[in-house]
Amino acid sequence: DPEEKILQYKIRVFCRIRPASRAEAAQGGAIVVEKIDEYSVTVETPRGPREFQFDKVFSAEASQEDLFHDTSLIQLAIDGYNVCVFAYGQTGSGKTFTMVGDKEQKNPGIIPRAFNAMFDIMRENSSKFSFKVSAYMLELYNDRLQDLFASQAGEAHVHTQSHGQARRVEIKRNRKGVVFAQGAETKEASSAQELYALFQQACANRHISATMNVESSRSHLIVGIMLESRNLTNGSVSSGKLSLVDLAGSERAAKTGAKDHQLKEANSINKSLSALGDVISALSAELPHVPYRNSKLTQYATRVKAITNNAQRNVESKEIAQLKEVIMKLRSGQSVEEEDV
Ligand SMILES: Nc1ncnc2c1ncn2[C@@H]1O[C@H](COP(=O)(O)OP(=O)(O)OP(=O)(O)O)[C@@H](O)[C@H]1O
Repeated sequence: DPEEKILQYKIRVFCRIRPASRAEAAQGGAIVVEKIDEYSVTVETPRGPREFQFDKVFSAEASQEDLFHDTSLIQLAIDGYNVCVFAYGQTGSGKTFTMVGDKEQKNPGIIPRAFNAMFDIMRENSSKFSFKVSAYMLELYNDRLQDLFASQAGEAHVHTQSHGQARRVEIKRNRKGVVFAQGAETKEASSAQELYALFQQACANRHISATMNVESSRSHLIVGIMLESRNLTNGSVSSGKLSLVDLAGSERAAKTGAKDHQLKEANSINKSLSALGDVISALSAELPHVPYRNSKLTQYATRVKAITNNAQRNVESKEIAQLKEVIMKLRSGQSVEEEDV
Protein backbone atom coordinates (compact mmCIF):
# COMPACT_ATOMS: atom_id res chain seq x y z
CA ASP A 1 0.00 0.00 0.00
CA PRO A 2 1.76 3.16 -1.15
CA GLU A 3 0.09 5.27 1.52
CA GLU A 4 1.35 3.04 4.27
CA LYS A 5 4.80 3.47 2.82
CA ILE A 6 4.38 7.23 2.84
CA LEU A 7 3.42 7.18 6.51
CA GLN A 8 6.47 5.12 7.27
CA TYR A 9 8.97 7.40 5.60
CA LYS A 10 8.04 10.91 6.58
CA ILE A 11 10.60 12.59 4.39
CA ARG A 12 11.24 11.20 0.96
CA VAL A 13 13.80 12.43 -1.50
CA PHE A 14 13.25 11.71 -5.17
CA CYS A 15 15.68 12.34 -7.99
CA ARG A 16 14.51 13.22 -11.49
CA ILE A 17 16.98 13.25 -14.36
CA ARG A 18 15.88 15.64 -17.06
CA PRO A 19 16.58 14.88 -20.72
CA ALA A 20 19.29 16.90 -22.47
CA SER A 21 17.79 19.94 -24.15
CA ARG A 22 18.12 20.41 -27.89
CA ALA A 23 20.81 23.06 -27.31
CA GLU A 24 22.74 20.77 -24.98
CA ALA A 25 22.51 17.92 -27.44
CA ALA A 26 23.72 20.21 -30.24
CA GLN A 27 26.73 21.22 -28.15
CA GLY A 28 27.55 17.54 -27.86
CA GLY A 29 27.91 17.60 -24.08
CA ALA A 30 28.44 14.28 -22.33
CA ILE A 31 25.68 12.77 -20.19
CA VAL A 32 27.21 12.45 -16.74
CA VAL A 33 24.32 11.18 -14.71
CA GLU A 34 22.75 7.79 -15.15
CA LYS A 35 20.04 5.86 -13.40
CA ILE A 36 21.35 2.50 -12.21
CA ASP A 37 18.18 1.12 -10.65
CA GLU A 38 14.98 2.33 -9.01
CA TYR A 39 16.94 3.80 -6.11
CA SER A 40 20.37 4.85 -7.33
CA VAL A 41 22.17 7.05 -9.81
CA THR A 42 25.80 7.27 -10.79
CA VAL A 43 27.48 10.59 -11.50
CA GLU A 44 30.72 11.08 -13.40
CA THR A 45 33.02 13.35 -11.40
CA PRO A 46 36.65 14.38 -11.99
CA ARG A 47 37.51 11.82 -9.30
CA GLY A 48 35.62 9.03 -11.01
CA PRO A 49 32.03 7.81 -10.81
CA ARG A 50 30.06 8.30 -7.61
CA GLU A 51 26.85 6.62 -6.59
CA PHE A 52 23.90 8.29 -4.85
CA GLN A 53 20.81 6.72 -3.31
CA PHE A 54 17.28 8.08 -3.22
CA ASP A 55 13.82 6.89 -2.27
CA LYS A 56 13.20 6.71 -5.98
CA VAL A 57 14.95 7.70 -9.18
CA PHE A 58 13.14 8.87 -12.30
CA SER A 59 15.03 8.57 -15.57
CA ALA A 60 14.91 11.13 -18.37
CA GLU A 61 12.12 9.07 -19.95
CA ALA A 62 9.82 9.33 -16.93
CA SER A 63 6.57 11.10 -17.72
CA GLN A 64 4.85 13.84 -15.74
CA GLU A 65 2.20 11.22 -14.97
CA ASP A 66 4.85 8.88 -13.48
CA LEU A 67 6.15 11.69 -11.29
CA PHE A 68 2.70 12.66 -10.09
CA HIS A 69 1.72 9.08 -9.39
CA ASP A 70 4.60 8.59 -7.00
CA THR A 71 4.58 11.97 -5.31
CA SER A 72 0.83 12.19 -4.95
CA LEU A 73 -0.15 12.64 -1.36
CA ILE A 74 -3.50 14.21 -2.10
CA GLN A 75 -5.56 11.61 -0.28
CA LEU A 76 -3.45 12.17 2.83
CA ALA A 77 -4.10 15.92 2.74
CA ILE A 78 -7.82 15.27 2.36
CA ASP A 79 -7.62 12.86 5.29
CA GLY A 80 -6.31 15.68 7.48
CA TYR A 81 -2.54 15.41 7.17
CA ASN A 82 -0.15 18.24 6.40
CA VAL A 83 1.72 17.41 3.26
CA CYS A 84 4.47 19.37 1.55
CA VAL A 85 6.04 18.69 -1.83
CA PHE A 86 8.93 20.82 -3.02
CA ALA A 87 11.34 20.80 -5.93
CA TYR A 88 15.02 21.58 -5.42
CA GLY A 89 17.73 21.99 -8.03
CA GLN A 90 19.83 24.47 -9.90
CA THR A 91 18.48 26.79 -12.56
CA GLY A 92 17.33 24.88 -15.59
CA SER A 93 17.24 21.50 -13.85
CA GLY A 94 13.49 21.18 -14.35
CA LYS A 95 11.88 22.31 -11.09
CA THR A 96 9.18 24.40 -12.71
CA PHE A 97 8.60 21.78 -15.40
CA THR A 98 8.11 19.18 -12.67
CA MET A 99 5.94 21.31 -10.38
CA VAL A 100 3.96 23.33 -12.94
CA GLY A 101 4.59 21.83 -16.39
CA ASP A 102 5.30 23.40 -19.74
CA LYS A 103 3.84 26.77 -20.72
CA GLU A 104 1.20 25.34 -23.05
CA GLN A 105 0.19 22.81 -20.40
CA LYS A 106 0.59 19.94 -22.84
CA ASN A 107 2.60 18.30 -20.07
CA PRO A 108 1.06 19.54 -16.84
CA GLY A 109 3.15 19.10 -13.71
CA ILE A 110 2.42 18.18 -10.11
CA ILE A 111 0.51 21.37 -9.19
CA PRO A 112 -2.23 21.26 -11.86
CA ARG A 113 -2.45 17.47 -11.50
CA ALA A 114 -2.87 17.86 -7.75
CA PHE A 115 -5.70 20.36 -8.31
CA ASN A 116 -7.52 17.88 -10.56
CA ALA A 117 -6.88 14.90 -8.31
CA MET A 118 -8.18 16.58 -5.17
CA PHE A 119 -11.45 17.63 -6.77
CA ASP A 120 -11.82 14.14 -8.29
CA ILE A 121 -11.41 12.56 -4.86
CA MET A 122 -13.84 15.03 -3.33
CA ARG A 123 -16.42 14.31 -6.03
CA GLU A 124 -16.11 10.57 -5.43
CA ASN A 125 -16.76 11.10 -1.72
CA SER A 126 -19.45 13.73 -2.00
CA SER A 127 -22.22 11.47 -0.68
CA LYS A 128 -20.41 11.07 2.64
CA PHE A 129 -18.47 14.32 3.05
CA SER A 130 -18.79 17.98 2.24
CA PHE A 131 -15.57 19.76 1.39
CA LYS A 132 -14.15 23.24 1.48
CA VAL A 133 -11.02 24.19 -0.45
CA SER A 134 -9.18 27.46 0.08
CA ALA A 135 -5.73 28.59 -0.93
CA TYR A 136 -3.08 31.20 -0.37
CA MET A 137 -0.21 31.79 -2.75
CA LEU A 138 2.98 33.47 -1.66
CA GLU A 139 6.30 34.41 -3.10
CA LEU A 140 9.43 34.54 -1.01
CA TYR A 141 11.71 37.07 -2.63
CA ASN A 142 14.84 38.49 -0.98
CA ASP A 143 13.59 36.98 2.29
CA ARG A 144 10.35 38.93 2.07
CA LEU A 145 7.01 37.25 1.81
CA GLN A 146 4.72 38.69 -0.83
CA ASP A 147 1.08 37.80 -1.04
CA LEU A 148 0.48 36.98 -4.70
CA PHE A 149 -3.26 37.43 -4.27
CA ALA A 150 -3.05 40.80 -2.56
CA SER A 151 -0.78 42.50 -5.12
CA GLN A 152 -3.08 41.43 -7.90
CA ALA A 153 -5.67 43.93 -6.69
CA GLY A 154 -3.48 46.42 -8.56
CA GLU A 155 -2.85 50.11 -8.01
CA ALA A 156 -5.55 50.61 -5.40
CA HIS A 157 -3.84 48.15 -3.15
CA VAL A 158 -0.42 49.67 -3.67
CA HIS A 159 -1.82 52.98 -2.42
CA THR A 160 -3.14 51.47 0.77
CA GLN A 161 0.29 49.95 1.24
CA SER A 162 1.92 53.37 1.08
CA HIS A 163 -0.37 54.44 3.91
CA GLY A 164 0.98 51.57 5.94
CA GLN A 165 -2.32 49.73 6.07
CA ALA A 166 -1.35 46.70 4.03
CA ARG A 167 -1.40 43.46 5.94
CA ARG A 168 1.96 41.88 6.51
CA VAL A 169 2.27 38.20 5.85
CA GLU A 170 3.96 36.37 8.66
CA ILE A 171 4.67 32.73 9.26
CA LYS A 172 3.04 31.52 12.46
CA ARG A 173 2.33 28.24 14.11
CA ASN A 174 -0.98 27.41 15.77
CA ARG A 175 -1.39 25.42 18.98
CA LYS A 176 -1.41 22.16 17.07
CA GLY A 177 1.96 23.04 15.56
CA VAL A 178 0.51 23.60 12.11
CA VAL A 179 2.22 26.38 10.19
CA PHE A 180 0.11 29.05 8.58
CA ALA A 181 0.69 32.33 6.80
CA GLN A 182 -0.89 35.01 8.95
CA GLY A 183 -2.24 37.95 7.02
CA ALA A 184 -2.19 36.13 3.70
CA GLU A 185 -5.33 36.45 1.65
CA THR A 186 -7.05 33.12 1.16
CA LYS A 187 -9.46 32.41 -1.65
CA GLU A 188 -11.95 29.63 -1.96
CA ALA A 189 -12.22 27.46 -5.04
CA SER A 190 -15.03 25.11 -5.96
CA SER A 191 -13.42 23.39 -8.92
CA ALA A 192 -9.98 22.47 -10.24
CA GLN A 193 -10.45 25.06 -12.99
CA GLU A 194 -11.16 27.80 -10.48
CA LEU A 195 -8.13 26.85 -8.42
CA TYR A 196 -5.93 26.77 -11.50
CA ALA A 197 -7.19 30.21 -12.55
CA LEU A 198 -6.17 31.54 -9.12
CA PHE A 199 -2.78 29.91 -9.55
CA GLN A 200 -2.29 31.53 -12.95
CA GLN A 201 -3.18 34.96 -11.58
CA ALA A 202 -0.71 34.44 -8.74
CA CYS A 203 2.06 33.36 -11.13
CA ALA A 204 1.55 36.51 -13.18
CA ASN A 205 2.57 38.50 -10.08
CA ARG A 206 5.91 36.77 -9.53
CA HIS A 207 9.27 38.52 -9.76
CA ILE A 208 11.43 37.44 -12.64
CA SER A 209 14.89 38.85 -13.19
CA ALA A 210 14.74 39.75 -16.85
CA THR A 211 18.43 40.12 -17.55
CA MET A 212 19.92 37.03 -15.97
CA ASN A 213 17.79 34.30 -17.43
CA VAL A 214 14.34 35.00 -18.73
CA GLU A 215 12.99 31.62 -17.76
CA SER A 216 14.68 31.60 -14.43
CA SER A 217 12.59 32.18 -11.37
CA ARG A 218 14.50 34.07 -8.72
CA SER A 219 12.04 33.55 -5.94
CA HIS A 220 10.39 30.71 -4.11
CA LEU A 221 6.73 30.07 -4.94
CA ILE A 222 4.57 28.71 -2.12
CA VAL A 223 1.08 27.38 -2.84
CA GLY A 224 -0.86 26.46 0.30
CA ILE A 225 -4.13 24.61 -0.07
CA MET A 226 -6.35 24.06 2.93
CA LEU A 227 -8.73 21.13 2.65
CA GLU A 228 -11.58 20.87 5.07
CA SER A 229 -13.89 17.88 5.09
CA ARG A 230 -17.05 17.46 7.11
CA ASN A 231 -18.43 14.01 7.73
CA LEU A 232 -22.11 14.26 6.79
CA THR A 233 -23.10 11.40 9.13
CA ASN A 234 -21.50 12.50 12.39
CA GLY A 235 -20.59 16.11 11.62
CA SER A 236 -16.91 15.69 12.48
CA VAL A 237 -14.56 18.03 10.64
CA SER A 238 -10.97 17.33 9.65
CA SER A 239 -8.62 19.77 8.01
CA GLY A 240 -5.48 18.99 6.11
CA LYS A 241 -3.12 21.02 4.05
CA LEU A 242 -1.17 20.54 0.88
CA SER A 243 1.82 22.82 0.31
CA LEU A 244 3.37 22.85 -3.13
CA VAL A 245 6.65 24.72 -3.42
CA ASP A 246 8.73 25.63 -6.44
CA LEU A 247 12.09 26.75 -5.06
CA ALA A 248 14.36 29.25 -6.76
CA GLY A 249 17.45 27.96 -8.53
CA SER A 250 20.24 26.84 -6.22
CA GLU A 251 23.24 28.00 -8.25
CA ARG A 252 25.93 30.15 -6.68
CA ALA A 253 26.08 33.86 -7.25
CA ALA A 254 29.63 33.65 -8.58
CA LYS A 255 28.58 31.26 -11.31
CA THR A 256 25.85 33.49 -12.66
CA GLY A 257 27.97 36.63 -12.88
CA ALA A 258 25.22 38.49 -11.11
CA LYS A 259 25.58 42.12 -10.06
CA ASP A 260 24.03 44.35 -7.41
CA HIS A 261 20.38 43.51 -6.92
CA GLN A 262 20.82 40.24 -8.73
CA LEU A 263 23.63 39.38 -6.34
CA LYS A 264 21.33 40.26 -3.46
CA GLU A 265 18.75 37.93 -4.96
CA ALA A 266 21.22 35.11 -5.38
CA ASN A 267 22.60 35.55 -1.85
CA SER A 268 19.14 35.58 -0.39
CA ILE A 269 18.18 32.47 -2.33
CA ASN A 270 21.33 30.67 -1.21
CA LYS A 271 20.84 31.76 2.38
CA SER A 272 17.32 30.40 2.50
CA LEU A 273 18.25 27.18 0.71
CA SER A 274 21.15 26.46 3.04
CA ALA A 275 18.95 27.29 6.05
CA LEU A 276 16.50 24.72 4.69
CA GLY A 277 19.42 22.29 4.43
CA ASP A 278 20.31 22.95 8.06
CA VAL A 279 16.77 22.21 9.17
CA ILE A 280 16.62 18.93 7.28
CA SER A 281 20.04 18.03 8.63
CA ALA A 282 19.09 18.78 12.24
CA LEU A 283 15.87 16.81 11.89
CA SER A 284 17.69 13.86 10.38
CA ALA A 285 20.35 13.85 13.09
CA GLU A 286 17.67 14.28 15.79
CA LEU A 287 19.50 17.32 17.13
CA PRO A 288 17.70 19.00 20.03
CA HIS A 289 17.83 22.41 18.38
CA VAL A 290 16.41 22.79 14.90
CA PRO A 291 17.35 26.18 13.38
CA TYR A 292 13.92 27.00 11.97
CA ARG A 293 14.19 30.70 12.60
CA ASN A 294 17.16 31.23 10.32
CA SER A 295 15.08 32.02 7.28
CA LYS A 296 11.48 32.53 6.30
CA LEU A 297 11.73 29.54 4.05
CA THR A 298 12.57 27.30 6.99
CA GLN A 299 9.92 28.88 9.17
CA TYR A 300 7.60 27.69 6.49
CA ALA A 301 9.19 24.27 6.56
CA THR A 302 8.52 23.74 10.26
CA ARG A 303 5.72 21.40 9.48
CA VAL A 304 8.34 18.96 8.37
CA LYS A 305 9.27 18.69 12.05
CA ALA A 306 5.78 17.66 13.10
CA ILE A 307 5.76 15.10 10.34
CA THR A 308 9.17 13.69 11.21
CA ASN A 309 8.75 13.62 14.98
CA ASN A 310 6.55 10.55 14.91
CA ALA A 311 8.66 8.62 12.52
CA GLN A 312 12.27 9.51 12.95
CA ARG A 313 13.06 6.02 14.05
CA ASN A 314 11.78 4.69 10.77
CA VAL A 315 13.90 6.84 8.51
CA GLU A 316 16.56 4.83 6.78
CA SER A 317 20.03 5.92 7.74
CA LYS A 318 21.41 5.42 4.23
CA GLU A 319 19.10 8.05 2.81
CA ILE A 320 19.83 10.40 5.65
CA ALA A 321 23.57 9.96 5.11
CA GLN A 322 23.02 10.89 1.49
CA LEU A 323 21.06 13.96 2.38
CA LYS A 324 23.61 15.00 4.98
CA GLU A 325 26.36 14.87 2.43
CA VAL A 326 24.54 17.36 0.25
CA ILE A 327 23.75 19.50 3.26
CA MET A 328 27.37 19.48 4.47
CA LYS A 329 28.38 20.74 1.05
CA LEU A 330 25.76 23.47 1.18
CA ARG A 331 26.96 24.50 4.64
CA SER A 332 30.61 24.70 3.74
CA GLY A 333 29.70 26.82 0.73
CA GLN A 334 30.68 24.23 -1.83
CA SER A 335 28.53 24.11 -4.90
CA VAL A 336 25.98 21.37 -4.90
CA GLU A 337 25.61 20.16 -8.42
CA GLU A 338 22.32 19.14 -9.90
CA GLU A 339 23.54 15.56 -9.93
CA ASP A 340 24.26 15.63 -6.19
CA VAL A 341 20.68 16.38 -5.50
N1 LIG B 1 11.63 16.23 -17.80
C1 LIG B 1 11.67 17.15 -18.76
N2 LIG B 1 11.29 16.85 -20.03
C2 LIG B 1 11.32 17.77 -20.99
N3 LIG B 1 11.72 19.03 -20.82
C3 LIG B 1 12.12 19.40 -19.60
C4 LIG B 1 12.12 18.49 -18.50
N4 LIG B 1 12.58 19.13 -17.41
C5 LIG B 1 12.85 20.39 -17.81
N5 LIG B 1 12.58 20.57 -19.11
C6 LIG B 1 12.77 21.81 -19.87
O1 LIG B 1 14.02 22.37 -19.47
C7 LIG B 1 13.93 23.78 -19.32
C8 LIG B 1 14.32 24.22 -17.92
O2 LIG B 1 13.40 23.66 -16.99
P1 LIG B 1 12.71 24.52 -15.83
O3 LIG B 1 12.34 25.88 -16.29
O4 LIG B 1 11.64 23.69 -15.25
O5 LIG B 1 13.94 24.66 -14.81
P2 LIG B 1 13.96 25.25 -13.33
O6 LIG B 1 14.71 24.27 -12.53
O7 LIG B 1 12.58 25.57 -12.89
O8 LIG B 1 14.79 26.57 -13.49
P3 LIG B 1 14.75 27.94 -12.61
O9 LIG B 1 15.46 27.68 -11.33
O10 LIG B 1 15.46 28.91 -13.45
O11 LIG B 1 13.31 28.28 -12.41
C9 LIG B 1 12.51 24.16 -19.70
O12 LIG B 1 12.49 24.56 -21.05
C10 LIG B 1 11.73 22.87 -19.52
O13 LIG B 1 10.60 22.83 -20.34
